[in-house]
Amino acid sequence: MSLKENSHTSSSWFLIVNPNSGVRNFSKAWNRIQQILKHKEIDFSFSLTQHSKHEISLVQESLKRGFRKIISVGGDGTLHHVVNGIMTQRYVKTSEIKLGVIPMGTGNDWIKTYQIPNSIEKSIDVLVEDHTEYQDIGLINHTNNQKEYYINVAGIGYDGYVVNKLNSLKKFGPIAYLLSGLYGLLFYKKTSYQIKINDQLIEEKCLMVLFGLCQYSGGGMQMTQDPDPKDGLLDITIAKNFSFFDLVFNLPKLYNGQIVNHKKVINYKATSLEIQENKEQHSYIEADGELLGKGSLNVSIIPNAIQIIIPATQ
Ligand SMILES: Nc1ncnc2c1ncn2[C@@H]1O[C@H](COP(=O)(O)OP(=O)(O)OP(=O)(O)O)[C@@H](O)[C@H]1O
Repeated sequence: MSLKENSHTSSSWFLIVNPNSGVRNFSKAWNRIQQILKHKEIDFSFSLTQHSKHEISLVQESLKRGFRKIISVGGDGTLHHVVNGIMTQRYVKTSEIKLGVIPMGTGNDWIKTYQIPNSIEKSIDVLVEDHTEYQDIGLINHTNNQKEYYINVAGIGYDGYVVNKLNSLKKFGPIAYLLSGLYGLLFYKKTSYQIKINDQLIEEKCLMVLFGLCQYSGGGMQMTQDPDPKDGLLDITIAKNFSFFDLVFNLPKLYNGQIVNHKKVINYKATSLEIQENKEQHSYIEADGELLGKGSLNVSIIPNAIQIIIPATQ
């Protein structure tokens, strides 16, 4: 394991680095990060992941060793698994942990809500400033009682289908999100769900149901309505029976946020959500752009679960 140790103090940074994230030239980017950190005399240690979800055990180990400032170096998928490492460990209260990001992914959607710059140098400046705020974390309980935490946006239906397709298209860079979305438009079949939002029951044939905390997903789309990542509420978007043409003609609205006002879109704020699938059909579930599985689920929210390091001027 490539584990380099500098210090055990809680003020040191521990970097979880994904050498397989979307950045074009990983070695160059990683050398640059280390150079900047050394130049700024930052006390840091790091681990390179060796496989997907390795982030989880690496985070747990670093927390056990006393680190309290965890930096995710990669895209939204890396961040997702880092969050799962934080939320599932038992060494320290999660709200005492500071989480930062040096973006090196394809979509890098989570950073957009907070205007964290998509630049190695500038994102490190944000981390050095060390301004923190609390953020809520979502918890999905799905297939056979599996638990998965998420930090940005999750959903079931069309967006899960798109994420499934996305993995084979990421070699094309950020445009992969659009290509995958268009593929989904042609081939995805809508599903009917029983949706319980707080105590209200809705039965609906839907394109997708999204349950977000933050604003951007799918490579820059805005499908949650005025989300506040620290209000203790899920921002739920139900996209009803959208046709192929509805989607094509409303594509710009997906990116400028106006889609939430479309007559076939309903928005809710709630503390809990349950989705039961129509028995014959199973649709994909995604969280932070990671595929979780297929089937029914319930979602809850953990208010102010962690501290995130973001620019001070929000
Ligand atoms: N060493 C590794 N080898 C293969 N996959 C890895 C490794 N380390 C992490 N992963 C996985 O790679 C996947 C993609 O990483 P990530 O999402 O960070 O990059 P990305 O897809 O380019 O960015 P984004 O999600 O922002 O578009 C994640 O599921 C992550 O867990």
